[in-house]
Amino acid sequence: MSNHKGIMTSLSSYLQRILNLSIHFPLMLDTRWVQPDDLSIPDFHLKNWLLDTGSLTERLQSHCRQFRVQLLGQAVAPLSEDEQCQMTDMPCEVREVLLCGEAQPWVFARSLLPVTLIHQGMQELAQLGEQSLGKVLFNRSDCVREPFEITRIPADHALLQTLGIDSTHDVWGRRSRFSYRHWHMMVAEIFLPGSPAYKQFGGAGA
Ligand SMILES: C=C(O[C@@H]1C=C(C(=O)O)C=C[C@H]1O)C(=O)O
Repeated sequence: MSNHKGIMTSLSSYLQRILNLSIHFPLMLDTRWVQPDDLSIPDFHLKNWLLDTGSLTERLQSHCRQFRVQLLGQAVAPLSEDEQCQMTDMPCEVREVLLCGEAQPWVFARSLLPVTLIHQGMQELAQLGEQSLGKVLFNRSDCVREPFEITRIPADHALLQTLGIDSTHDVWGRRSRFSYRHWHMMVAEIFLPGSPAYKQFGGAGA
């Protein structure tokens, strides 16, 4: 009986996820970003994931057999005030994806890509689809990552609710800009509860 209930709960959260996802793009990311030293990160393992400057796509791939970039949407969309400031008021395409391991959403990523960069600098960004943005950025020696900011997101935050994800703990995220010629791209990544970044909570493949 309890197994039946468990299956129904998973099914309902799965359905909620696909239904919501097709409706909600962009999801936005209403949270406060700070310097890494301004928040105390609860354990070393999580800190290592948050501040790792290498490709997150590659690191996640090494923790699962089946990896997928699930595209939620990519289109010109309004930015928050803080994001506009970060992107020096350039019109941007917003790209939102879920990075999934073994069909479970591990990371929600929201990237801001200046429209003029897509049209004049890196045309391949227009056709990314479900290919990883990280693969493009890390394959180029002329893309330089700037320092991270981090964020702590309460377990009942609207982002998790919209994604249909129940969490027993707060989740963490990071963002950094990549500079390329005179452009900047912003990549923000939120580690979802099942992600291997949460070893102490039994995150996947931790
Ligand atoms: C920056 C990276 O790219 C990842 C892939 C993304 C995408 O395809 O949209 C978005 C953010 C990242 O999580 C990375 O792999 O480190």
